[in-house]
Amino acid sequence: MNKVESALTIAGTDPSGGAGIQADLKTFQELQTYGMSVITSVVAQNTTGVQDVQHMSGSMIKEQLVSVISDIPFQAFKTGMLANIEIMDAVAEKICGLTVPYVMDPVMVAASGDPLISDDAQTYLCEKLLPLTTVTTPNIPEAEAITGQTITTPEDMQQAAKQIVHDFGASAALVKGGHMRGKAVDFLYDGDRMHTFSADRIDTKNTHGTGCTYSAAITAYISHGYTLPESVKNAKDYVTAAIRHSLSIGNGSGPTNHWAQRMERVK
Ligand SMILES: Nc1ncnc2c1ncn2[C@@H]1O[C@H](COP(=O)(O)OP(=O)(O)O)[C@@H](O)[C@H]1O
Ligand SMILES: Cc1ncc(COP(=O)(O)OP(=O)(O)O)c(N)n1
Repeated sequence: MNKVESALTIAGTDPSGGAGIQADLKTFQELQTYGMSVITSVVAQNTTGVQDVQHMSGSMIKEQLVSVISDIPFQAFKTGMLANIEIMDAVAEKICGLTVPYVMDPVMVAASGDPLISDDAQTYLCEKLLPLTTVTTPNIPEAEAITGQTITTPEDMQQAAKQIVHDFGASAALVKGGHMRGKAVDFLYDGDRMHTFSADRIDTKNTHGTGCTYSAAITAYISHGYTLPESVKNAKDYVTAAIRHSLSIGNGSGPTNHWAQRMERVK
């Protein structure tokens, strides 16, 4: 019998294929994980920004979740764009009984600057969903919004990761340094140790979907049985290669490249 690792993403869409559900499913597929998806919002967006959004109703999100959960087991799941309180409530109701690891990308603002979550929902996300997470993966602006602290140094990033665990109840927090200068350094605090993941910064504007790709890769590696630090290390290698070979397509910030590691192996 074939052994299949499966993962679920609960997120918004990107018809241009760089971020959201589309990035998650490409990542799952590339990492040999059977990918499933529940759509929270349909977003008209591309490499230049967000043009329009239509949110799913809470009941439709619950129905999608029941369809998946009642039928196919999965070893890990992630959430991405959860735009409002109705959506968060629906997700919380259906995931709170799950015993598999939960990776939360606390998506708040697209790289283009377009907001992807309402202001009141930010507080709700912190209070209701963060305590359920195995790991959350904020970038610097998201970590600042969660903690209320300004982050300008690596020490601030580490302090924010600790605060998200100790004050907000996440089991672990990975604060990502994509928005800093110098090396691309991320800090994972798991309630016990601080782990550091570092890569050379790649000089490119094509970073659309990096956060989605990274959290989906972490989810995929966890579904294959890797520990959290191992999963983050492998996912960091995946996203770094995906940025190194990112695609100059579209009129704005191009997407990551999911064939990157294959291309590097072939060389
Ligand atoms: N130019 C870059 N070169 C190398 N790594 C990068 C670059 N930009 C972002 N990263 C890495 O990509 C991952 C996503 O980080 P970040 O850009 O902070 O998240 P988000 O896409 O959610 O804003 C992190 O591992 C970060 O260090
Ligand atoms: C539907 C949807 N979800 C999330 C994002 C944000 O994506 P992210 O990976 O953080 O990358 P950026 O493109 O914002 O850099 C999104 N744009 N759409």
